[in-house]
Formats: sequence, C-alpha cells, structure tokens
Amino acid sequence: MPAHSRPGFPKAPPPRGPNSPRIPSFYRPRPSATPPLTGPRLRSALPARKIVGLLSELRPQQMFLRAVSSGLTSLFRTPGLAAVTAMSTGTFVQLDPLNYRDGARVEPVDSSGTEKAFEPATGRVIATLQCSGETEVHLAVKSAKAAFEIWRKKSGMERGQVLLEAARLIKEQKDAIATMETINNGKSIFEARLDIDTSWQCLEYYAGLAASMAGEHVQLPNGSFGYTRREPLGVCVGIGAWNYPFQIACWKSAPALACGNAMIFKPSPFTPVSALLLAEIYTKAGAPPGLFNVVQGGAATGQFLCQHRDVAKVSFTGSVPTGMKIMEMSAKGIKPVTLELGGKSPLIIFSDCDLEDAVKGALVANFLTQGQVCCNGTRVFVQKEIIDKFTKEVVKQTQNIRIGDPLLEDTRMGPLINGPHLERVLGFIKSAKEEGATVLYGGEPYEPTDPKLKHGYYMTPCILTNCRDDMTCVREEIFGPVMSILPFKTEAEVLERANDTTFGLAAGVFTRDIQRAHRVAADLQAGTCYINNYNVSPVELPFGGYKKSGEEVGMHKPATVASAATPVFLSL
Ligand SMILES: NC(=O)c1ccc[n+]([C@@H]2O[C@H](COP(=O)([O-])OP(=O)(O)OC[C@H]3O[C@@H](n4cnc5c(N)ncnc54)[C@H](O)[C@@H]3O)[C@@H](O)[C@H]2O)c1
Ligand SMILES: O=CCc1c[nH]cn1
Repeated sequence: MPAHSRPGFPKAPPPRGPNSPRIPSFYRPRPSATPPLTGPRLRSALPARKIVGLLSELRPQQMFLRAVSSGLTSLFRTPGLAAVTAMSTGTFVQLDPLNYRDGARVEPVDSSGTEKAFEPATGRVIATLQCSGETEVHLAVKSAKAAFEIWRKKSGMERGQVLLEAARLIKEQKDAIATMETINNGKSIFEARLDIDTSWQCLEYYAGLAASMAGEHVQLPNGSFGYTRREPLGVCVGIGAWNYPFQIACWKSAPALACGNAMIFKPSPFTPVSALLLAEIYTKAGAPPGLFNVVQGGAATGQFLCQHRDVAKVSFTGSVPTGMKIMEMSAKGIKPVTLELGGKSPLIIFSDCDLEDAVKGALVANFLTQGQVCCNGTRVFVQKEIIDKFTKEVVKQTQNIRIGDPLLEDTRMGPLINGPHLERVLGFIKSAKEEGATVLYGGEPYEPTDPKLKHGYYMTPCILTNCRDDMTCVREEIFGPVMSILPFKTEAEVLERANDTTFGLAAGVFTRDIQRAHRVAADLQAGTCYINNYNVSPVELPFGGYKKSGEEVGMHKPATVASAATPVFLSL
C-alpha cells in the first residue's frame, strides 16, 4: 500500500516513482569503491510525518509595513500576514532590511550601490535596496557554509520534514504572499495566487523526494561489493528573474535543500521583496540559520556570488545574454551551472482543433503576467483554413481582457514591470509596423481611469498580423503582451518554421488528431510541449530548454504536457 494511503497517515505529497524526471542535479553522485554509476534510481518513500515542536523554536518575524495613504505607520508581524492581504494598491512601503543572513533580516555590511524597487501599478518606489558588496557576499557564503555543515548531516527524511512544514506555512500565508507579489511585480492577484500554489507544491514535491535519494549497491566478483553515495555539493547560488519572484526562489531552493545543500538566493533588484518571506518561512519551518540566505543587488552582486570560491553551483534564471556570462564565470571556477533562459516559442493551431480552446490557449500563451513569461507561445502559427475565424475570435477575446489595478479580483492584466521595459516592448511594436506587420488590436500605452494608477506601466495587449518569419517581432523575445499570428499550410512546413529559431524553451499544438499531436510534439525542438493547453507547469515534469533557452546538464529531457483540462481563460 502506498505510504500516503495508510490509515491515519498525515496528508503528504504524492509518491514519486523510480527515475523521476525532475531529480535535481544538486547532488554529486560520488563513487566509493566502484566507478560512478549513471542513471539515478530513486525509490519512492515519503517523509510525511509532520514536525511537531519546531514551531516552538521560531524567531519572531519582523516586518514593517507603512500605510502611506493614511499617513499611519503600522507594524505587523509576518505570521498570518493578515495586514498585507488587507492592503490596497498604492499603500505599501518596505522599510525592513532586505538581506537575510543567519536566520534574520540584515543590512549589508558593504554596498556596491543602491537600486529602487517599484510598485508597477502606481510607479511608486516601495523599497530602496542596498546592493550587497563583496564583503557582504562573503559573509552570506560563510553563514551558508556553517548551515551546510549541519544540514548535510541530516537524513533525507529530516530535510523533507522541514520542506513539508515550509510548504504548509506557504499554503497558510498564500493570500498574503500573493498580495506582496502582486504589489511588487504587477501581475494580477488572480495569477499570483496560482504562482503561490505552484510554489508550495514544489516544496512538497521535493520533500517527497528527499528521503528516497540514495546511492547504489553494486555486487562485485567473489562476494565483494561496491557502493555509490549521493552527496550534496555545498553552498549553491540561485539567481532569479523578476517575472516569477517567489516561484523562482522556490523552484531553485527546494531541490537544492532537499539534496542537502545550502542556498544563497539573489532576487532581481526589480522584485526584492517576496524572497524574504520565503527565507522567514524556511527559518520558521526549522531550517538552520544560514541555510537559505538572501542577498540583494544587480549584476555586480551576482558576479561576486558566481565568482566566490566557496560556491559549488550556480542556478540561474534570466536572459540569454546574462546566462552566457554566468556560464563563463562558472566555467572559470569549474562549477556546474543550471540555466533557465529566454524563449520565442511556437504555438501551432491546426484546422481540426477545438477553436474555442485554441483561442483560450493563445490568450494564456501570450498574455499571462502581461506577456512577461519565458515559455510564452508568441509565434502563433494558424492553419490557413481557420485563420480568419481564429483571428476574429482571438481579437474579440483580447478586447475583453480587463486591464487595471492588479489587486482587484476581476483584473486579468496589470502593468508591465517598469517604465524602461514598457518602452522596450512598445519599441518592438513600432519596429514590427515599420517592417510591414499590421496591428490588429492594442499595442498602445494605457491609462486606467483610477487616478492612483496614472503613473503605472500599462499597455493594451497587442495582436499582430501580416507577419513574416524574418521580422524582428517574430525572431526576438519581446517579453511583453505581443502575439504574432502567422499562417501555414502543412504540418511539415510548420514544423520546419517552428524549429527555425535559436531558442527552444516551449511549444504548443492544438489539434483533435491524437497521433498528429504526439508526432508534432516529438519533432518540436522544445523543452516543454503543450498539447491542447499552454503554460501549465506541473512540478513533476522537467522544465528545461533546447539551444539558447538553456539546459541543465547538456542533455535533452523534453516534457510533453497532454492536458485534459481547458486552458485558463483570461478574458472575463
Ligand atoms: N527559462 C526560465 O525558466 C525562465 C523563467 C523566467 C524568466 N526567464 C527569462 O528571464 C528574462 C527576464 O528576466 P530578467 O530581465 O530579470 O533577466 P536578466 O538576465 O536581466 O537578469 C536575471 C538576473 O541576473 C542578474 N544579473 C544580471 N547580470 C548579471 C551578471 N553579470 N552576473 C550575475 N548576475 C547577473 C540580475 O540582477 C537578475 O537577478 C527573460 O529572457 C525570460 O525569458 C526564463
Ligand atoms: O517565466 C517562466 C517561468 C514559469 C513558467 N511557468 C511557470 N513559471
């Protein structure tokens, strides 16, 4: 009987089978008496017992939130974060230190400059962060090394218990964390809540794996035997992008911690706030102080981290140009690196599709998080027979997407991350027009009627037609709400065009022909291929890329998500 179905067994993550596809590469398979064996074999076992008693060791949380609009200063504590959920757009200011070291928020001891973080909905500054200098980075590494010495000696089961408790705390504080994410990132609260769900699911998943990661026993001649051990690497660095701040921090830390490593996480300077909530949660869940440290800053801080001699691995999410620099720095230190980079993914819509679903799929593939999603399917190839019908419907639905205050329940599109990025996206639309594309809808700056949103970074979602494969808007990652529609005739033709890119993060196919769906998915050079859906990222599946979209260990493990559900619908 599987452990989780035993009577009286606490609610636990689902068991994972052997050769689970997301076995993280935060482990060093270490040969003992025999040469290393390849191909990890994991048995499923669940660290499902809840930790009772860890809560008594909690440090008091300190989070100062000032309600600017009312002129009042209030002090709230993070447990429950009740005050945050009650906040409205235009009221939040972060006054607490934004670094986290040895289990507490700290100001960095040295700084390489300051950065301002904004509330994209209003254009207000919500935090000014000190970019950590070399000494602060060194202190963070030192603290993480000390925590690693404690953590690496724990059993997988013990590590899983801490992760499970952290997952429970995230779930408990979901609305508050989502509110914070919306305030700092601009994505709608509707989406932010989905992100927080995938975040705690990620921790639960790795909690489930932690106890079952084991080496191998190898029988040798004449009664001899050898065995391999799986050992953590040490202090790992996570560097994140701004589009999924909390989720990325979880995606990076959960596998690292499950395997026995410590992590120093550097969020994007645009979204410094929510990683601190995760740090506090890990501490509260029983992680030793220093196990998950946060340092703030931009490129310089990132470089100090990557170049530190005591950092064993770098896991990076961000753009291709930065990914190249990270790989170069890591190569110099002979450090393993995981790169999760950008994309320009194709979405292929065959004439036999369920048109209603395909339209929803195209919306979700292009306009989630204001189009600022790495795996978005922005090259929408539509078979000629249905292109007019599809285009008409997709425009109609796009017009219905509610843009505005991201904290309102019925908003589906908030602002872009900041002013320069909005200008960059509008620049792509301008050059698309110059190159001969037609703007069928949107692509303009947008000013919501609410006066407090006047200085926010809003634009209308954009649909381009008359596009050619060689146009800039079709070749380059725009990272904004811009869909390019491209006609095609045959399967062979569209496959060739879809794969004609330097990226390879994701792809999608809409068709009722099941054989074609899997044939096309297999031939698409993409880390993930969605069938009759888009932008669902189950934690059980790998999330990697072909070509410049980045890769884990130099081999392809493409995932196909054949979804039985209909795509999330963005228009109301
Ligand atoms: N594949 C994925 O899973 C995934 C997920 C989210 C975002 N992305 C990609 O991220 C990009 C957008 O994010 P971004 O604008 O934050 O990317 P970015 O490359 O500008 O920055 C990413 C992070 O790297 C840091 N950084 C910048 N220069 C550095 C340097 N020289 N050394 C060390 N660190 C440095 C930044 O401060 C930030 O924390 C898009 O291309 C998007 O597709 C990919
Ligand atoms: O930007 C991409 C990160 C992602 C994709 N799906 C969920 N998160």
